[in-house]
Amino acid sequence: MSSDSPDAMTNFDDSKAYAAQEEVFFDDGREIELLHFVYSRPNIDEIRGSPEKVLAAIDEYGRTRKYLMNVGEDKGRIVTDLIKEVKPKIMIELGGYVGYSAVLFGAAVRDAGGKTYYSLERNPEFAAVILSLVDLAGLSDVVKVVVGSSDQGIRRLAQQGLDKVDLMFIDHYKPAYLPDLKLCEELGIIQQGTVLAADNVIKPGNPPYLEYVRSPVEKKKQEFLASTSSSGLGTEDFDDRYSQQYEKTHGAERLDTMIKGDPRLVYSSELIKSFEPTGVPDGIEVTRCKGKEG
Ligand SMILES: C[S@@+](CC[C@H](N)C(=O)[O-])C[C@H]1O[C@@H](n2cnc3c(N)ncnc32)[C@H](O)[C@@H]1O
Repeated sequence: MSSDSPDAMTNFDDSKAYAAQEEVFFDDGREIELLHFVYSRPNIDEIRGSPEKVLAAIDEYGRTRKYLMNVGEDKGRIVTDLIKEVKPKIMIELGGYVGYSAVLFGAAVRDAGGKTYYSLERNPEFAAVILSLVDLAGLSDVVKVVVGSSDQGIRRLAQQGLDKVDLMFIDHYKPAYLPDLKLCEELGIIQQGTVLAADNVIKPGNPPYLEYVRSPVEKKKQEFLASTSSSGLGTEDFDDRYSQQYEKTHGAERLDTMIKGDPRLVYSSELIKSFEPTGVPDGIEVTRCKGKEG
């Protein structure tokens, strides 16, 4: 057990730990290697149609081969508990990677009577891996993969008639959490009852996002009125390791820092501490929209 458990209620089981994160820890061929690994499991016929067994195969790769930047079992449980509580008809995730969260949460949404789990993923190669593993898990009717940058995907879904998101899992480019939340606010898809679950708010952390969802309406209104124009790139609060994380494949990031959101939305927010699949302490910020003031 880890001695520095961040939460007295939980401990990390070291026997389940993923391999440690390396200097280069994704987009180096391991995502395709994972597909070969999964499809060559001796029990592949039992894996077909079973989300649990697909997840077990992905976890086995992460433990015995190479690190994967999945939400993992421990933090995953926080979100599956939320799915049981909220029973979302529509759930969106920002950042799908190889489909671990799409399989875990897509199955939970289906089991809770929900309709669609949209997985928004910018990298088309990763999106292809998600599609393959979602199909293997028998979840193609529920999980829809939306390929492209999250802001474009969110706009497209809204244009196609999506009017409310019941639950949103935010787990993509760290500096994009806040602008994408504000975009959803402006499009009117965050409403009373919407729940947001934002990953990695301890490791690496996300001060601008946390400050916003924890701010009272009055403070957000003042900032809204003061920010007639925006300065900076929106990446100033993040370490280069994270603000430049996807530059190799996607080039320099361009965040829309002009998006102002809807400051009237009332949130109640709490941090739930847990662990990365490697055992490193991390947490998920769970934010509930209580309605609109003024
Ligand atoms: C931490 S991984 C997601 C892990 C996944 N949610 C899971 O737990 O299985 C982050 C993913 O976000 C994607 N991503 C990064 N920036 C994005 C953006 N602006 N729009 C859509 N996807 C993005 C990356 O390509 C990467 O696959």
